[in-house]
Amino acid sequence: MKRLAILGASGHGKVLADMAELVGWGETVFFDDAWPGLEKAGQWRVEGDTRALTAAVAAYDGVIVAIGDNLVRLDKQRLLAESGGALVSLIHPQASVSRYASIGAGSVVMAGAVINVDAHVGKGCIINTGATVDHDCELGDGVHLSPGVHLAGGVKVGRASWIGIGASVKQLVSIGDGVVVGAGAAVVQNLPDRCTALGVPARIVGSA
Ligand SMILES: CC(=O)SCCNC(=O)CCNC(=O)[C@H](O)C(C)(C)COP(=O)(O)OP(=O)(O)OC[C@H]1O[C@@H](n2cnc3c(N)ncnc32)[C@H](O)[C@@H]1OP(=O)(O)O
Repeated sequence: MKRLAILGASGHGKVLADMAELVGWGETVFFDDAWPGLEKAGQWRVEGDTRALTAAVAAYDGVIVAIGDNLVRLDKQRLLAESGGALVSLIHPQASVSRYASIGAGSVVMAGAVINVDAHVGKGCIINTGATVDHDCELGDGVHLSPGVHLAGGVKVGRASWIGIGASVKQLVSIGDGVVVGAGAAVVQNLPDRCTALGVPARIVGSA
């Protein structure tokens, strides 16, 4: 039986565990730094913290990180890889992914998402429920596209950027690293690194 370990017993983690069952993982267990206080996530057991997982990583056929914070997710993913963990990606059977697209290790593609031809998704990304990534898009590592985000063709999204629920991005627009795009925004111009942009059309309201 194939065993999957998920680091991060969050709501997002439960979505991944549910999806893992659908795609044939026989057993899924969680690890979370809130253990031993936290013993369960929905239907699934929490068996230890990050340290316990790095020590036991060889016992799992696959590992994946389910932490919403993009930089923390990338950091934990690096730690698991350095510990010898077999990072996997998860793609929901009702997602549509072009055979000419690529999805990096540790990335997840939720139900109803579409990834079109020649799109490239980095490592540790979240392509959330019903999000679409059109042809020739390039997503850096650790990007999160929230539910219902739409990227038109040739959009670039930099490392660890977060695009909020329902936002859309015009074709060929380039979004920098560490950017936050608010829920419902329409991005029609390039955005520099580490800014926050809100509204329709999206305007920069701050920088980190
Ligand atoms: C499966 C899942 O659940 S995945 C997660 C999906 N969730 C999302 O996508 C959420 C995206 N997050 C947002 O849009 C957030 O509002 C953020 C990150 C842009 C800002 O969050 P915060 O920094 O906490 O801002 P806060 O809520 O304090 O609002 C600050 C101001 O910005 C305004 N504001 C916040 N978000 C938006 C937005 N998306 N568009 C326009 N204005 C906004 C608020 O109304 C407020 O205005 P005010 O100062 O005039 O009252």
